[in-house]
Amino acid sequence: MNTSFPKMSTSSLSQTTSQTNFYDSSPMSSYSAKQLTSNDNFKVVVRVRPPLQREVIDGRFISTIQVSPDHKKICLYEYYNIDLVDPEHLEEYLNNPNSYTMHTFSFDYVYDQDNTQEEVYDNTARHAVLSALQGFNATIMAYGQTGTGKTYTMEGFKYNCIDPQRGIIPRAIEEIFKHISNGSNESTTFMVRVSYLQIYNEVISDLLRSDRQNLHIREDKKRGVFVEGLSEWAVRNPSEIYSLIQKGAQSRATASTKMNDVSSRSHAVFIIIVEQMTEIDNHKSIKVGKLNLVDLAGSERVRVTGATGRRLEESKKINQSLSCLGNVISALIEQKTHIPYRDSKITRLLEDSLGGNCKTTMMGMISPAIDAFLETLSSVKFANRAKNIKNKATINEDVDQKALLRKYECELQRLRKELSEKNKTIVDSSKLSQLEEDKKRAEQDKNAAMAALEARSKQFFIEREEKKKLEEKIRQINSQMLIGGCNIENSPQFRNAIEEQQKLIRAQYEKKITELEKERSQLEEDKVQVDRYKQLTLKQRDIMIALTTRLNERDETIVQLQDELDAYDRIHRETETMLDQKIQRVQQLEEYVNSMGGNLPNVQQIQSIRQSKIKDCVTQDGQETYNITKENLQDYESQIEQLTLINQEQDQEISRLNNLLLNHENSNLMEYVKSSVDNIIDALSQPNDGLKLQSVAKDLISLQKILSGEQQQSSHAFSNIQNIVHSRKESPMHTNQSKKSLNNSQNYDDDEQPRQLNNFYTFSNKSQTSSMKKQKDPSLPKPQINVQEIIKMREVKRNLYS
Ligand SMILES: Nc1ncnc2c1ncn2[C@@H]1O[C@H](COP(=O)(O)OP(=O)(O)OP(=O)(O)O)[C@@H](O)[C@H]1O
Repeated sequence: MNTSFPKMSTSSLSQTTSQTNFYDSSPMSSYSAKQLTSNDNFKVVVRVRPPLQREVIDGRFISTIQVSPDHKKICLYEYYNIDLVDPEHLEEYLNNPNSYTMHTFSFDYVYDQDNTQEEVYDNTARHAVLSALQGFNATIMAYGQTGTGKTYTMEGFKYNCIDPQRGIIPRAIEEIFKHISNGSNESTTFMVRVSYLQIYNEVISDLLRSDRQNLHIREDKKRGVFVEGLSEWAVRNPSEIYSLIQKGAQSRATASTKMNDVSSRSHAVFIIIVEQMTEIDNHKSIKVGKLNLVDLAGSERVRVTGATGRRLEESKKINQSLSCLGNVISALIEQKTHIPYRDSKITRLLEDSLGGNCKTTMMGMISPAIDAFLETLSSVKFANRAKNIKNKATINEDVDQKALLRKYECELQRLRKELSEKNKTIVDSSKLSQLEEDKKRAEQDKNAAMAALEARSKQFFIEREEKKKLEEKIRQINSQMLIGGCNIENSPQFRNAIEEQQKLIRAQYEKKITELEKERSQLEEDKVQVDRYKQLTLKQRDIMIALTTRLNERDETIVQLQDELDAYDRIHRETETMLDQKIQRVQQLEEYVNSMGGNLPNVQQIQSIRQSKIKDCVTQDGQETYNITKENLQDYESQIEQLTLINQEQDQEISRLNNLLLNHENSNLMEYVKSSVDNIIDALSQPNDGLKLQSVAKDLISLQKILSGEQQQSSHAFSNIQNIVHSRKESPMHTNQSKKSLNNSQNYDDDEQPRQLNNFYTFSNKSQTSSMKKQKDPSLPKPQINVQEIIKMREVKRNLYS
């Protein structure tokens, strides 16, 4: 049924109207052909949509429109009181010329219900699109009552290149890209960008950027009238635009109304800007064409649509703005000085399209339905008036500063310059870094080298990022440009140029990256070497410190040993002196003992031992210096032991002889004392004789002297003993440490041996020296060896050597 009704209705209509044949008969109301002034810049076409299903009643549709075969004229049949006609007499009524009034209008073109989308585009829209491609401003504006096919004509419903129902916008896009691809002029670069906006309730919003609402219209000398903040999308192929249209269409305000299931409640403007830059003999000319594809919201009679509430408000706003459009058109026709563009957003936005620098095509959409007759007539009248609008269209050429292509060209040049400067900077920085590195290497400062390395790396990464960004920006800009003949990206010329440029840039950067990498690895190697060197230096320093410490210790040891040697030498000499004295005394005693018939120790043996030289003894300037070694010291020790043993033997012998001597001396003394006492008693018992008394006195005095001499000697001996004991008490040998030291002396290791021995001899020396000093004191009486003293000396020696 669906397929049959339009045909049926059409034939029905055509039969009805053919009888009157409006272009042959004299119409009652006619808008003459003379009104059809040739105005290339403002064309007006009318499109009659086919009847909708809801408009066909009982399989019948009464059309009020007839289009002339040449599609230049349209006749509107205004039937009187058709509602009152009995359906049985309807056909008769329709064919009766008295039943209607004819309104005939002439337009640039009239599309009837059978005209396809393709035909509409080819005959009307294409011209506008080509104008835009030539650099003109062009506008295609769909105007009409709600539900008459404005959106259908502008957009269609499916957006792909094979859908025959696709409307003017997709076809215009295809045309533009076809033009760019097929164009023979390869020296022309194109850029296509699109915007999509809606005016809903007098509020402008961006249909491609949901965050951009309530935008404002601005005007300046360079850009003319424009919507501030409206997004522009650079597109490279039709499919990109299709997806943008779909996105925008979803955001557009629509509603289901009584007149239209999907009624647009806003004016929608799809803007395509085509920039083209042609280079001839190094001269660049730029053209900027702008194509406005306007789908106005449908006018509606609230009485008919029954709109209420929000819909009513929308209707009011829509009608108000359309009324403004009518006022602008009237003012233009009447050539008024003031054109009320600013009364509504849509007229303000389309200022250029209405009486300005634009090639405009107004498409009046009408319904053939009898119910919509008044609106249809109104629309056609409106379109008819609009025919008188005169635009002055000029090519937007050499709009130097305005053209985005020009801007992009400048931007590209700037970016390329910046890129090459960056390259230079990288080279310069590399040299600078090399110098810094040399300097730092010279300083052998690891931390500074590390900082330089890190800074260099950072800089390198930053520069690499910047380079990437620049390349990306260039790529983006290039990708948005299209060359005549084909998509710029597909043109061999462009591809070659880009490839060469890319190769050059890549080669430069690869070279620089390699250099920087080398520099980096060199720095790292240096750093490792510096670390190694530092470690080595630290180790060496530690070794030096240890060696110095040990040397100091050795020095100290040597000094101590030297002191000890000196001390030993002194002791040795003193011992020798003592021994000489003793030997002398012994010799005296020997002589005495020999005279008494006793035995004496072998003095020769003692002397041979005493005079035996120690190995490695050097005599210089009369002084003996000993090279102290372990063996020497052991020699010394063994010699000392031998001497000690001999001394002990000697001491024993001396002691024995002393006892003998003492006994002898005591017996002599006692005998002398006895005889002296006897003499004194004899002398005193005889009569006093002065001479005798004198000899008695002399005897007494000598006796007293002997006794006091004995007393003095014994007190001196006592004092000597006390001194020795005192010095021994003060000697470190009597401290625990010394004892311990001595106890441990048998366990020393090779390194410690000199120190331990040294301590031992030092202490011995002190003790001995102290004792010797006391003996050598000139204030004291010259020592005379007696038994007591020998015993004391022997004790001292034993203590010292134990
Ligand atoms: N030439 C045509 N051929 C086939 N169907 C059409 C044609 N024109 C319009 N239509 C149909 O008419 C109905 C209304 O069309 P459309 O929505 O385009 O009207 P409109 O003028 O945009 O309405 P509104 O102003 O309410 O948005 C749709 O279902 C559409 O498919």
